[in-house]
Amino acid sequence: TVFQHISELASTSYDFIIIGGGTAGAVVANRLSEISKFQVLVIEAGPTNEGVLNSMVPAFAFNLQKTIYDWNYTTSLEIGLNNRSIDYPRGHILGGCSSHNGLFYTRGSIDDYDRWAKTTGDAGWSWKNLLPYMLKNEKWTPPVDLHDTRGQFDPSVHGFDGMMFTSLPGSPQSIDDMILKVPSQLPDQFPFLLDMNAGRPLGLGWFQASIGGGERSSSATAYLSRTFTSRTNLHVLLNTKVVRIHNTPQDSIPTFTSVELDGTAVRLTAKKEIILSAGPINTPQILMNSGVGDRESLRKLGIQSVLNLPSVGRNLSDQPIVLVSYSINSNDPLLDLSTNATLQALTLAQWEFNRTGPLVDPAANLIAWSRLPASSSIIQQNGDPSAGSNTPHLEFVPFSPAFEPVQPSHSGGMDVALVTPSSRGSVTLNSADPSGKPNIDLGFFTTDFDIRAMIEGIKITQTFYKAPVFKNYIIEQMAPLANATDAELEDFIRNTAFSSQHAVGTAAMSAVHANYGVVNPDLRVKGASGLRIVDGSVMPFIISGHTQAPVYAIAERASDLIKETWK
Ligand SMILES: Cc1cc2nc3c(=O)[nH]c(=O)nc-3n(C[C@H](O)[C@H](O)[C@H](O)COP(=O)(O)OP(=O)(O)OC[C@H]3O[C@@H](n4cnc5c(N)ncnc54)[C@H](O)[C@@H]3O)c2cc1C
Repeated sequence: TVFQHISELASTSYDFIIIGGGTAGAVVANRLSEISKFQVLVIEAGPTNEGVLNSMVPAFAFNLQKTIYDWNYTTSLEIGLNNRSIDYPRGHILGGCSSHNGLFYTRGSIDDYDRWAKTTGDAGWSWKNLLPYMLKNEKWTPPVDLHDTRGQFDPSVHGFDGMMFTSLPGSPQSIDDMILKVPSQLPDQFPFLLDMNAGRPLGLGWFQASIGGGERSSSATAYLSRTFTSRTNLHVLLNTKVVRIHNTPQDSIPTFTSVELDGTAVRLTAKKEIILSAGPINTPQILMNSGVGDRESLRKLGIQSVLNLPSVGRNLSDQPIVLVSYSINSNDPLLDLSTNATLQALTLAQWEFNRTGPLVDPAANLIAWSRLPASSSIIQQNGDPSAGSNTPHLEFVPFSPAFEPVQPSHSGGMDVALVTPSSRGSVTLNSADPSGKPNIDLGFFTTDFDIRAMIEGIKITQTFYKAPVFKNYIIEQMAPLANATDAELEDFIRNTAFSSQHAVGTAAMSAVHANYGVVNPDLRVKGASGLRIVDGSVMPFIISGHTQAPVYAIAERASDLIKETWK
C-alpha cells in the first residue's frame, strides 16, 4: 500500500524500515516483502513517480532538475574548480536517482568488482559472484524501432527475466553512421566494442540504457509498481523525510531501533533492522545527525556521539566531465529540437501515440571508452588509480546535435568523463540542525593524475574528430580552442568541468577488522546492531562507469544477505 502522509499509517512498528525509496531502497523493499511474514515499510522523502512525464520520457531526463523532484543541492566552493560551486542534483522522487538520471546502463569492468572483493575480503563482491545479481536485475528488451540488433550486443552477458528493462537505442541519430566508421579509421584508439557490459569496456560500441518500450525503467517502475505495492506486508510512505535514527540507550553496543521524522513527534520502530538507503549524500547526513561519525567533528557542532566512525562522509568519489564543443555542418532535421516548439510538439505527440521517435533515447547512440597506456608519463609519474587492465580511464559521449546540451545550437561535441578519479571529497554537516543541507565537497581535480588525465581526454577527443569521416561535419573546435596549450586546457577544465552526479563511497565497506570504513562486507554498520546501509555509499571504490547498475547489484545481493540473517 502507498501512503501519502504519516497520519494514514495504521502501524508504527515494522520488522524492517527502509529509509529512502530510491534505486537501492526499492529493490530491498521488493525482495524483503517477498517473504509474507516480514512487515516492511519504505519511507521516501519525495513524491510518487507515477504520471511524471519528465521521468517517463527518456529525452526529458534533465528537465527534472531544479524541480520538486530534485534535492537541489549545490557543492561547496571547489578548490580544484577555481572556487566554483556547482549544481548537485539528486532524485527526490520514488525511485530516487533511477527516476531522474541520464539512463546510461553500464556495469564497469571485471577489475572494479574484483577490487571490491579484495579490499573487503569477501569474494561475494567479485564480478563473477555479482554477475548473477546483475542478471537478476535486468530484463533485456528489443529497442522500440525493432531494428536488427545482431552485432550490437552480446546476449550471453545479459539478463532476460529480471526486473528492470534495458535496451539498445530505439531511434537512429544523424551522426550514427559517421561514428560507426571511427573504429575502422582509428582502430588503435577506438576498436569496435561488441558489448560494454561484458566486463572489459574498452573501445566504441552501442549505448545501453535503462529503457523499455520507449519509456524509462526505474527502481520505482520495476520494483515498486502496483503489482508489488499491493502486497499487504509492504507499505510505502511518501513525502516524509527522516532526520535521525535512534538507538536503545542501555545497550552495550548501539542497537538502532527507531526512526525520527521531520515535522512530527511520531516515532517509527523496526523490530529487526533499519536499512539506510538514502543515497551517498543523505545516508552520511542521517548518520551524522544521529551521532554516528567522527566524534570530534560532531562534538564541535554540539552533536552527542553515539558511535565513533571517522570514515562516515569521507572517501566521496565522483567523476568529472568536460564538454568539448565544435561548430558543425549538419542537415539533421532535428537540429533545432531544443528551441523549436513545433518540432517539440510533434516529437512528443509521436512519443505519446506509440512510444517511438527521437524522444525514446537520451542523447547519444554510441559511446566510447579508453585506457591510458601503462607507458604514459601520467601513469608513470602518478601511479594508476584504475582497478586493472580491463578498466577504462576515460569515457567519451559524442552527443547528437539534436540533444546538444550547450548553446549556441548548431554545435556538436563530446562529453569527456574521467571515470577513474583519484581525487576524493566528502559530505559533512554545516550545523546540528538535522533538516539543513549537508556540505558537499567533490574534491574534483585535487590530484595531478586527475587534471593530467582530463587534459589527455581532450586531446583524445581532438584525435577522434580528426578521423576522416568527420571532414565535412566538423567546421571548427569552439571550446577549448584547438591550439590551446596544456596550461590553457587546465584552466578550461577547472573553469567548466561539471559532475556526472555519480557520488559514491561515503559509507564505504571494508574488511571486518579494518580500522577504517563504515560497514562490514555484509553491509552492517561497524560497531552497531540493527542497522545496515544499502546504497551507493557502500562502494569502496567507484566503478569505471555510470553507477546505477552496480547499485542495483549491491541491493539485490544485500537483500539475500538480509534474508539469510532472518531466515
Ligand atoms: C542527474 C543524475 C544523472 C545520473 N545519470 C546516471 C546515468 O545515466 N546512469 C547511471 O548509471 N547513473 C546515473 N546517475 C547516478 C545513479 O543514478 C546513482 O548513482 C544511483 O541511482 C544512486 O542510487 P542510491 O540508491 O544510492 O541513491 P538514490 O537513488 O538517490 O536513492 C536515495 C533515496 O532516498 C531518498 N531520501 C534521501 N534522504 C532521505 C530522507 N532523509 N528521508 C527519506 N528519504 C530520503 C531520496 O529521495 C531517494 O529517493 C545519475 C545521477 C543523477 C543525480
